Amino acid sequence: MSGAVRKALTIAGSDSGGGAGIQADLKTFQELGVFGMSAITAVTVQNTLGVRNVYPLPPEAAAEQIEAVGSDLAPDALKTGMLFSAEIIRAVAAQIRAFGWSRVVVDPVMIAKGGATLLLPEAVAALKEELLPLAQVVTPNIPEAEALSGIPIRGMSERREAAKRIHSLGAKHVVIKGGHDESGRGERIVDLLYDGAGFTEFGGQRIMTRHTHGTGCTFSAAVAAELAKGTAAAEAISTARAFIQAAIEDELALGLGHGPTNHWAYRRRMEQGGRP
Ligand SMILES: Nc1ncnc2c1ncn2[C@@H]1O[C@H](COP(=O)(O)OP(=O)(O)O)[C@@H](O)[C@H]1O
Ligand SMILES: Cc1ncc(COP(=O)(O)OP(=O)(O)O)c(N)n1
Repeated sequence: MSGAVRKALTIAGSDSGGGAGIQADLKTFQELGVFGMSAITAVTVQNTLGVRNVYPLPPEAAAEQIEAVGSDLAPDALKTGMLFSAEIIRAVAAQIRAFGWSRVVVDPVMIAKGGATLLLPEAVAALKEELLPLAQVVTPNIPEAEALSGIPIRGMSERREAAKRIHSLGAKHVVIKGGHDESGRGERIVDLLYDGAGFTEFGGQRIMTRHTHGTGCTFSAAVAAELAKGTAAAEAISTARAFIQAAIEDELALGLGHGPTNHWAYRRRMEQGGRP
């Protein structure tokens, strides 16, 4: 039995409110049938109203956790989330290189919805130089794609150009998510994939809700869970889109602010034999 168990590692920050970060990632892994492991980079003091404080851990703490997991439990895939500083990025990248891991999802978390800094601005260069070349999949939202590519994104043609530029930094698959797309604020939401050869659009209905805390974390964790099963990148992204769509649609409405998404929704729907 244990040989069949697929394992995924999240390297990210802790969200005390449970909607984003490590907590969202582990829930997503569990719901997609993958054993979850974690290396914590920072502790945030956070709830649905926002991030009150950030306590980054020493880079060695991140490196040691990754080494402990890697040398014993051999993850089939991993994702990175909030990394906070250039020093932590370098420590994480060194471990990924040392283990030779290739099923790597980089969620280039920069700023929380409420405006809190989750990546120091001076660490963007380290993210581009150290981590993107190791990424099988990178999942920026639109502001993150602007920071990584250096171009402003107003519509789909700039999004395509930004995806090409980020791909040239070494990431094999670039998904620029559409949650922040002001031009398309209508019925549809589109996540755009570029794999170096062409573009694929993953669309869905835009749900009008304020309860979208942790959507990016959950999406990238779902991609990592699917990669851990040996699924190809495009199919993993398709499943992740269905997972997050269900998680937003089946609203939990928890907390006084931007509530978390519903990590149970996708599996419940699948078990009921309905649409994902
Ligand atoms: N209102 C929404 N309705 C449906 N899907 C959404 C909505 N907001 C975000 N998503 C999806 O959630 C994921 C994260 O999107 P986005 O908001 O762009 O990233 P982030 O959470 O990193 O800022 C994407 O797959 C996106 O399509
Ligand atoms: C600890 C931690 N990590 C990441 C985030 C950002 O999560 P994201 O999925 O981008 O969702 P929002 O914060 O934008 O709602 C976070 N808040 N905390």
